[in-house]
Amino acid sequence: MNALSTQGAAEAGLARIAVPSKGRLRDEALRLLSTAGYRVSGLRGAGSMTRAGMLELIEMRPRDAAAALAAGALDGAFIATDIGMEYQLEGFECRPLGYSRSTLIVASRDDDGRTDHRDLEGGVVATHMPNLTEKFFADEGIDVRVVAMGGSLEGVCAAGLADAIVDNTETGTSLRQNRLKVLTEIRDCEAEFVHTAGLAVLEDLDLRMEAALAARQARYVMMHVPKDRIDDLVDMFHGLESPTVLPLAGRDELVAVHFVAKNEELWARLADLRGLGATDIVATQPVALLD
Ligand SMILES: Nc1ncnc2c1ncn2[C@@H]1O[C@H](COP(=O)(O)OP(=O)(O)OP(=O)(O)O)[C@@H](O)[C@H]1O
Ligand SMILES: O=P(O)(O)OC[C@H]1O[C@H](OP(=O)(O)OP(=O)(O)O)[C@H](O)[C@@H]1O
Repeated sequence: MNALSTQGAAEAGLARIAVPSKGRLRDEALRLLSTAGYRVSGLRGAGSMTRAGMLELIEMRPRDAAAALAAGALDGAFIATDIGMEYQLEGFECRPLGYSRSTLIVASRDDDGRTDHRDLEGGVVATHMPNLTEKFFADEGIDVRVVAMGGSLEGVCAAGLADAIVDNTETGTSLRQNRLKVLTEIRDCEAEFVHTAGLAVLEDLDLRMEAALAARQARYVMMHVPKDRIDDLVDMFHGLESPTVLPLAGRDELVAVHFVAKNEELWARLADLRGLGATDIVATQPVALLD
């Protein structure tokens, strides 16, 4: 089998998937795969491989995974928006995963008098993501010199090594601590599962992850409600049209009602449910939810 080919795996009906070997993308990716019914306990750190159902899971740095996916050596990878941009994976299927949210920004020293990224004309920009940075400034028609750096970026402006950085920010703490200001936001980023189209195994994985992600926001709710208040209950929850209504042994005036609600909506309505006369309220988190 060609090393840069997924053909052998494909012939066996397998899909080759990269999972992060380290960093902030790793734990949630493994948790999601596990929730979706794949056994990930065989993963032992960078370079290890394990079979999970019809997936061949390979632990890699996310940016190496993106490069391998771009080269056709993988079928899918857990990466993030900025990594996908850096390795030009726009043509691949992409499922946003809703964690590791950050914003990719251009920042410079807060005392340099610049107010906008256009003020960087002729300047030097340091970044972990040289390709997307080159593309961003070229698209904006701004001539800058991009310097690729591997380590922490925040100190490079104060040290006079660059006029600005392109980096991710979440809370803004690193920017404040290093007396940097945001000149512009390039893109909101989050973890993503990026993959080739047309493989049944991957469509199944994608469907499972959709169900697992939707279930995290949902609660399966059971309660006893006076029979004559069911219409009020339906009005209380957005999109609740036909709850399951079950008789209760020996109770003519009460019924059991089961339905799925958004987690935050359930908590917001809890006092109203009590006001309605609901009792024996139980809420559980489903593992999967598909409309
Ligand atoms: N402070 C942050 N909060 C939330 N998400 C972030 C933050 N910083 C970066 N990210 C996102 O998490 C992704 C992975 O970050 P991580 O720190 O694990 O990798 P890295 O240090 O860039 O990787 P490597 O060390 O392999 O180069 C980034 O590509 C970005 O999308
Ligand atoms: O806005 P904040 O919440 O402060 O987060 C931003 C910091 O987080 C990331 O670094 P990371 O924590 O990955 O460390 P690194 O600098 O070693 O990459 C990013 O590169 C910033 O340095």
